[in-house]
Amino acid sequence: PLRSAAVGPLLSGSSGRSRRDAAAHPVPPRSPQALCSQPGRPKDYALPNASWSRDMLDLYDRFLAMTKEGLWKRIPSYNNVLDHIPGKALRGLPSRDTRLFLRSIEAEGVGFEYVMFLNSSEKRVVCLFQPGSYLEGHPGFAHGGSIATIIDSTIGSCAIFVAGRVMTANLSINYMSPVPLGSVVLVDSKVDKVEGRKVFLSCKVQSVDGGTLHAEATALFIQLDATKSQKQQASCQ
Ligand SMILES: CCCCC/C=C\C/C=C\C/C=C\C/C=C\CCCC(=O)SCCNC(=O)CCNC(=O)[C@H](O)C(C)(C)COP(=O)(O)OP(=O)(O)OC[C@H]1O[C@@H](n2cnc3c(N)ncnc32)[C@H](O)[C@@H]1OP(=O)(O)O
Repeated sequence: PLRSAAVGPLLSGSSGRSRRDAAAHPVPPRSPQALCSQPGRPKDYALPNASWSRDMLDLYDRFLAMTKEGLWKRIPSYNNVLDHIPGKALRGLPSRDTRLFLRSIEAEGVGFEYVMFLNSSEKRVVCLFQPGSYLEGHPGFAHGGSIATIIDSTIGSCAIFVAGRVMTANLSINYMSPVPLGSVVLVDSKVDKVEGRKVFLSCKVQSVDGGTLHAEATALFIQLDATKSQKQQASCQ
């Protein structure tokens, strides 16, 4: 109930807004910070761009407004994993020609358009996701693997918050309704329990108006301990 209650006002708000209403209530201007990355920092992709639909912008503004109350925090998103670890990228690590999978399509709007928000007290990460045309599976719909990717990454960010360095051990997804390309869905993930190094999480993928449950998932992430992660890293050099 808390979950739906917490998201309810968001969803009912946007479901109550027809396109006409939306036209009558233009999206409020965003603060300059909300529109651009911080100077001197790698590009933050979790910010509005021209490819974002009205639903995406509207939902973004609602979550951004909720960050002002302190419960929610927008998670910046860079095209390289290391850039997410403050200071890590500056510690003389060899620069590698790699990109975070979700940010591997540079053109705006055709790949994974998304922004994640963290609610620490609820151990919850919600991702606003707008799948682009290059993620097609069945004509007009997002590929099941792209849905698995955004779920794995949203749940993974949730697990990182609780347990730091983690890896996905198990991800189980039920697909209930295909996600149209260009639509906006809410990927709502939370930590269910932690047992030692095991972090158990669940996730729902819903339409913005809450009327359609597209998918639901459970996952097990394992916290990496220092030696094993070095060994693992050694093995994949
Ligand atoms: C809020 C802040 C958020 C900040 C976010 C910021 C930045 C993030 C930005 C970018 C990151 C992008 C996305 C988000 C992050 C992640 C998403 C992607 C994650 C992945 O895409 S990652 C790739 C796919 N992933 C793998 O490539 C893993 C391959 N695998 C292994 O590397 C090992 O397998 C490992 C390490 C998993 C475990 O190995 P290990 O040796 O450390 O541990 P061990 O085997 O001893 O298992 C310990 C206990 O877990 C139980 N257990 C293990 N596996 C189980 C299973 N499948 N089912 C049920 N139970 C299982 C055992 O039964 C035992 O249980 P018990 O203790 O009770 O005996």
